[in-house]
Amino acid sequence: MTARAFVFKDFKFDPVSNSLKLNYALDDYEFTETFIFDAKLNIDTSSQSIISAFKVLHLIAGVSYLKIYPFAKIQYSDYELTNTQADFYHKLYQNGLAEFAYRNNLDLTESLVFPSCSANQHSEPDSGATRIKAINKEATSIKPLVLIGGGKDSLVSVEAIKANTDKACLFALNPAKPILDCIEKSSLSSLIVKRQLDPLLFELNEKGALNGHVPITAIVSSVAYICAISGGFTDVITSNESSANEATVVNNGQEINHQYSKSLEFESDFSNFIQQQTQTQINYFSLLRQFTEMQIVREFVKTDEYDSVFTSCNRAFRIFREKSKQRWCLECPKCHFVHLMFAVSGARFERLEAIFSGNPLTQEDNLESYRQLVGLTETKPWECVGEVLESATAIYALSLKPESANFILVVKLMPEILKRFSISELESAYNQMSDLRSQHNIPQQYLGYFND
Ligand SMILES: CC(=O)N[C@H]1[C@@H](OP(=O)(O)OP(=O)(O)OC[C@H]2O[C@@H](n3ccc(=O)[nH]c3=O)[C@H](O)[C@@H]2O)O[C@H](CO)[C@@H](O)[C@@H]1O[C@H](C)C(=O)N[C@@H](C)C(=O)N[C@@H](CCC(=O)O)C(=O)O
Ligand SMILES: Nc1ncnc2c1ncn2[C@@H]1O[C@H](COP(=O)(O)OP(=O)(O)OP(=O)(O)O)[C@@H](O)[C@H]1O
Repeated sequence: MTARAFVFKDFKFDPVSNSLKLNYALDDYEFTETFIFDAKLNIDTSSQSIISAFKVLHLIAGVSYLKIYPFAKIQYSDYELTNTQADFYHKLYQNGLAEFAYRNNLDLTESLVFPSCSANQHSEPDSGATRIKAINKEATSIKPLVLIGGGKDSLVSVEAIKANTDKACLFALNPAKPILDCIEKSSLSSLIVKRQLDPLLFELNEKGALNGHVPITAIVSSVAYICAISGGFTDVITSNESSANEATVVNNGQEINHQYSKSLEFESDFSNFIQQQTQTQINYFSLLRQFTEMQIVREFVKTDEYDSVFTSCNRAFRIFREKSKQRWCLECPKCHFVHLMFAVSGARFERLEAIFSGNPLTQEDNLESYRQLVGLTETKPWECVGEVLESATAIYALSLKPESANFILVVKLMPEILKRFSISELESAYNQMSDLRSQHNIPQQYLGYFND
């Protein structure tokens, strides 16, 4: 391909269908991505906050198309960007496409440059001091919009928030069946947004276009923020655990994190940026940032309400390729990791069998996948899995329990794990998994939701 320019063209909102079309071009290829907002939402396009939030989404969602030729020169038909704006998008694209670059063996260090016009610095929305109070934010009047992804994490947040306020509403983008089933079980109201990627992208993929991971949580969060402005919400709440901060691999000193847009670094950048751009004061934070995955699952198992509907298996959430038939495929690293966390959660193995319909720790074929999880290979799996030490100490804990000590993978992995970590390291890691991590952006009024 000889593409030279990637153009962020324009966006158009149609109030009749409540839909937003984002337009892009890569040389002669034209792309349109469509978002159809919940009919319940009244989106006021006379509000500058909404137009600014549309622009943020336009610039972030372009990542799916720019990745086809990431060396293209970036241009805009309708905008000029300030230095601050250009820097934000450059950093997000560099980090959010770092896995894509690494796995495709591309050097993008000189690419993904968002041109800026320093002459327009004076018109940049600035400092929090003048921000519009979009909503009344007294501690007693919180109205949270909670992202729900159909997995264990968001359900832990949902239950904690339900116990503390009756004002919460759920948000889901393109919800597959497990998400819809979880929403129904929660009995909370919800806002649904449908997303249609341009079919030309799939066509080009089939022909062998460059492909790979994109910072999807950045896209989901930008859509949620638009809904939050329109619906008068005080907070946009994600459920990203502390382990999302750990790099998947470090390459020549550069951290490459599959979960970059779930990290605290992105959360802080995005929260500041979107508030500044839209001149609103809606909080954007993860309620679970202080927790490890192990701790999240210990919270999850306190109720069995969602056992028959939730799944963390990403194969259930494909949009183009066929979705997995089972809720848990039990073949992918995410299924293996989540099952491992349940295995050390204190839940009975009968309950695990009912949730997962199988025990991947008894299948020798899965050995290589678990070796990756516990840090015996060069990279962690390119998936949303916990810290290496978290998995290693979980296997160690299973080796001490009579009901799991004989699982074939526990037996096979333990000697290798003990070559890499000492028993005291594993024991102290296990104890530390219950400690709250100190770095988070949780507002005061939400702290203490898990004190019981
Ligand atoms: C469901 C899934 O894991 N998809 C990843 C997979 O895509 P695949 O080709 O197997 O199938 P589809 O999901 O149907 O996608 C078809 C193609 O569409 C393009 N695309 C999709 C979504 C998007 O936002 N932009 C796109 O350009 C892409 O070309 C697809 O091939 O492999 C892809 C390539 O590695 C991944 O990009 C797909 O990941 C989705 C974006 C996705 O939703 N993934 C989440 C389940 C996910 O990975 N979440 C992370 C969060 C990390 C973060 O930083 O946000 C996690 O759980 O760790
Ligand atoms: N389709 C979606 N719509 C709205 N929010 C989503 C969607 N998919 C994921 N999220 C949110 O993005 C964040 C990261 O997703 P992730 O898949 O890690 O979480 P999860 O589905 O809650 O749990 P699990 O790790 O068990 O899959 C979470 O806050 C989740 O709620």
